[in-house]
Amino acid sequence: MVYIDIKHLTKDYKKGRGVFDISLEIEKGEVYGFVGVNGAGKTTTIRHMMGFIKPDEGSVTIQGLDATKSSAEVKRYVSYIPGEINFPGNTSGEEFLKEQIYLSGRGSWGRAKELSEQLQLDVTANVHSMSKGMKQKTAIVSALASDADILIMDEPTTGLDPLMRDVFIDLLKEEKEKGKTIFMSSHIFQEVEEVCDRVAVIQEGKIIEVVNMKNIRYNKNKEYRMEFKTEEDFKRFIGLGYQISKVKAEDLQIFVQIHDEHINELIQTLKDFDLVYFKEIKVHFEDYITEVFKEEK
Ligand SMILES: Nc1ncnc2c1ncn2[C@@H]1O[C@H](COP(=O)(O)OP(=O)(O)OP(=O)(O)O)[C@@H](O)[C@H]1O
Repeated sequence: MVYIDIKHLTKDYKKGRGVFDISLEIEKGEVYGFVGVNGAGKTTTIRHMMGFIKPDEGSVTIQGLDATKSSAEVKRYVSYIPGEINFPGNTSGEEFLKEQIYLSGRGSWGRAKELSEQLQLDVTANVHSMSKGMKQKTAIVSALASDADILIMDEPTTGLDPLMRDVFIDLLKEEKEKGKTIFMSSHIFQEVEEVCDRVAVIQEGKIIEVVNMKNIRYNKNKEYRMEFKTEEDFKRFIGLGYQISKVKAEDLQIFVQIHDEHINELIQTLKDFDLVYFKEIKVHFEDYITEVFKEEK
């Protein structure tokens, strides 16, 4: 079931800036990543999802409601973490969080307190004197404590140290378990790789690829690297006709691409060779996406 439906979304800020003909379908219960470099169009897309700006063309529908026309109603289902956090008022973190819970009519202070402890957030601090990381944590606590069905987050880990980023990723996994639908932009490939089901890649306002992370995690086409003890073995292996992706002759190393189905056959073959080592090269989302960006250029 499609929960967030973006159709041909276009906002033209001229001179090639903006977003152009973006279509994405986010399913209920999905964790959907949105990656791209600075200025690629992530925030512009998210602002349309929240109904803050009107598209030139196309539409965003959330749970069947038009994000622009029914913006107030949509916000009943959605919790949002903006890219730039500015808190209104001059209150403590606790007062701010309690007010948000009261205004939205969702969530509980108990949950907010629990989340603050997990994220090591001092809620007694005044929101204006908070560091960037503390502000980010406050926004995260506010969004997660609200218990909304849909979470839309613009670079939610900005300002968090690596330890807190891990805590946040674990919290997201818990939200996914509860069946929440999550859309998050990021430029940190490792975090989207860890938590997302699918990831859309945006470049210069256009979607260049939607990656199903299963295809990365469970890819059956593997690459192995091996180093031979002797030049004779190194040369003999090259003559066998395996699909060789790279050779480092000075180190007697060969990189072979092979499908899982044929790996046993390769291992049998290698018994007849003197090897220093033989190991799989793990493909990460970052490597994959770097290739995609290269192809686009
Ligand atoms: N109100 C606006 N008027 C004119 N140009 C704009 C406006 N808002 C955004 N842009 C331009 O549109 C492009 C996309 O911006 P956007 O903020 O969506 O990118 P982003 O992917 O979120 O980048 P970042 O990672 O830096 O936040 C940029 O070139 C930006 O300068």
